[in-house]
Amino acid sequence: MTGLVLKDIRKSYGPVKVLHGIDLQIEKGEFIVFVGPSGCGKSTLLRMIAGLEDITSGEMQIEGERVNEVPPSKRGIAMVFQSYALYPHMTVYDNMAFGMRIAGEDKAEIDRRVRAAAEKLQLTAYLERLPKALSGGQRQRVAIGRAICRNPKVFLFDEPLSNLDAALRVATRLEIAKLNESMPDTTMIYVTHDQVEAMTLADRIVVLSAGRVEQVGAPLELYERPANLFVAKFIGSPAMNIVPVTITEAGRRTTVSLGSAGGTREVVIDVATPSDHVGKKAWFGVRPEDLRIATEGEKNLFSGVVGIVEALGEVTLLHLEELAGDEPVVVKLPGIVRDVKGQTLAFTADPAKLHLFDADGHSYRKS
Ligand SMILES: Nc1ncnc2c1ncn2[C@@H]1O[C@H](COP(=O)(O)OP(=O)(O)OP(=O)(O)O)[C@@H](O)[C@H]1O
Repeated sequence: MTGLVLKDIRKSYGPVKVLHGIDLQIEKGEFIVFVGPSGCGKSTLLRMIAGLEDITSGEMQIEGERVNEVPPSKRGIAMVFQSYALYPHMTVYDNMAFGMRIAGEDKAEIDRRVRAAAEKLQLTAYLERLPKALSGGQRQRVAIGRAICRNPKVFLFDEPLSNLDAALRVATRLEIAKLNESMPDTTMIYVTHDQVEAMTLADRIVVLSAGRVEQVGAPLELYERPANLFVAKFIGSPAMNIVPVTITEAGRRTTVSLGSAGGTREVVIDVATPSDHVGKKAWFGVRPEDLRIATEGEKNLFSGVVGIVEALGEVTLLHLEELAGDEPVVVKLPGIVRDVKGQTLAFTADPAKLHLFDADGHSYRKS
């Protein structure tokens, strides 16, 4: 069954167009994450689903019913905000019960739902506390618990972890993953800036840019087969290295010429290109983690002097400088790599891991 349908959804604030026609079909029970740069329209889209913003044009359906004109309280949605939005003078129990009391639910049923949600989120011991006596992570769990009690068809999260410190973020992210598993019929839509949250929580990620959908797909599909340069650079950290090239041989595999005067070299990529694209400019991409030090005599992709070295423990990032006419390149090597600063090193990669985009930024690898 379809959980949510968005048909050509547009949003303008007066003359300012913010969303330019969003089409999406979300299955019931799916976990969808919206990502994109600041200002791309993620929160606006989420708030339109919640009914907190009018829809300028287009149609929105929740479980088959048109909801454009349906008020927020009647849409069967619950929203969790970055700021938690708890009532400071009410206990955890009352915060969670509040919405159901307003809706006139039966007292015993309210008690059953509050206790079930508290159990699920390990909040039972805190039911009589006020929010000020809770940690940030516990407060956010109360906000999530309050949303669960409403038994929503669609659960909306607007950057729920961004006020938490790093360790709590990880713990609460796992709570949300468990919650999702325990509510297989509830559709979840989650807005975040955080790549790890997007990659680990989503069934599918929607990448937005300037009010348009750039690509929709499973996390690893976006990572392995980005549809365009925008997605290639946005998904993955550090970002994919992108350098301008010229296509010298087209066909089932493609040869490109990399570098400029003095440093030109040919590279074969496992990507098909039309024969009339020989001579065209294109963009070659390789992820930092797909580069490895070339063995002696092996053909290299990049050779340069190692500048800044960032040792993160589990990986080491090398920033290559003085490449033969290329843009700066970042390499991510596993583990700790010592004493490489200032050395000239050559790097290569598996041809299947290389990416090629046409002059307009569309991937040649059809996904
Ligand atoms: N009430 C408003 N009036 C005019 N413009 C608005 C209004 N609300 C949002 N916008 C504009 O709409 C665009 C999208 O905003 P939105 O908050 O949805 O972006 P976002 O992707 O969620 O950004 P962020 O990640 O920074 O929260 C922005 O350019 C913003 O300035």
